[in-house]
Amino acid sequence: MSISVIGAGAFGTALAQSHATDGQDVKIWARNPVTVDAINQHHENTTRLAGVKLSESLRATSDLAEATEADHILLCLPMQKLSAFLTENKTLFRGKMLIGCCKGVELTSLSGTSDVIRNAAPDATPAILTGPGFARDIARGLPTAMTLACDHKDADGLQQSLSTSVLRLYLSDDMAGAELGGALKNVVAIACGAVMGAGLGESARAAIITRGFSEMQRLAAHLGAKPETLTGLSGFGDLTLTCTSDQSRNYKYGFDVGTGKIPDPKITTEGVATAQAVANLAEKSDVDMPLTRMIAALTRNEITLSQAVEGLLSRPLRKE
Ligand SMILES: NC(=O)C1=CN([C@@H]2O[C@H](COP(=O)(O)OP(=O)(O)OC[C@H]3O[C@@H](n4cnc5c(N)ncnc54)[C@H](OP(=O)(O)O)[C@@H]3O)[C@@H](O)[C@H]2O)C=CC1
Ligand SMILES: O=C(CO)COP(=O)(O)O
Repeated sequence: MSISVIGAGAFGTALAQSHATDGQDVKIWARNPVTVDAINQHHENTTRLAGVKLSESLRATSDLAEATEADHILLCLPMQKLSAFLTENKTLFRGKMLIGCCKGVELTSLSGTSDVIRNAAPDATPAILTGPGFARDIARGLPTAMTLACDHKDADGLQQSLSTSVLRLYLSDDMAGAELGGALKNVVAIACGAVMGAGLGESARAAIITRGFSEMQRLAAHLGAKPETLTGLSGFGDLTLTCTSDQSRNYKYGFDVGTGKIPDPKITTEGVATAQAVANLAEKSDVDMPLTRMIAALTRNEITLSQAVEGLLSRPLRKE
């Protein structure tokens, strides 16, 4: 069984490396020929995952037709770019198993990854790979547990194929819940970064994680996700990782905001567009998500961090 990874960013490179190290037949597609050369000639992705030595068996290509010959295709592009990319190339994805690895909600459609795949590549079968795993940890071969969500009849086979000796995938049939957890935790991580950057303390961060989780569960339940998906790796697991580590780009974005620095717009920070999308989705669904609303307003520069904190603290007292 062959695997291709579409998108040679940090996460795509890490997954490809993990499978190549495990002895599997894996190819990675990059749009940038410089990245292809760096991986094939120097065994390093100098732009997106510098400093990690890659397996010599990992081959990169900028030929999308060649990359899409594989049986299983891992989509590792930023969420807001996925739909246009799939639409433009949909004939190449016909009949393929497309495993979406993006963590976000699409701003234009308010859809999650699996619906974006269904709409943009209707002849493909979607699955979701999500959960707590930093690219750098996975690429270094550190033990990681994540969620593979799939309602395909050969879900067990896919789980076997995509797991390695150190990348342990737990199977779920709840794609909506799994992808929501991964998307929503990024918004909470921005809030945690901001709290820590502004020196508001670890107690405040614990409050944000807990109340943020409560919002995540509320929206997920409304959208039909299973409760256990949100308390599993793809929800609570990833929330814990991202809200407490400065390896996280979402956390770092928030930290910069908290210290008054302007975050680097070139860094993929899924929580920014997702905060806007989720605030819109929550309003449309009549689900109360005050923290997400604040982060959406903060990242649009409509309010300051002090106003966001004041807004949250002045809400009526309530039962937990
Ligand atoms: N990094 C991590 O630890 C994890 C990331 N994820 C998720 O994976 C997704 C990708 O993240 P990550 O790899 O880290 O991001 P990066 O910013 O490292 O890489 C993004 C990749 O997407 C490519 N790309 C961007 N726009 C397009 C486009 N329009 N067409 C084709 N290729 C494009 C970039 O190409 P180029 O280099 O040429 O710009 C780059 O290779 C995100 O949704 C993220 O949340 C999930 C788990 C962990
Ligand atoms: O999703 C991640 C780890 O599970 C990576 O988070 P960041 O995109 O914030 O770096």
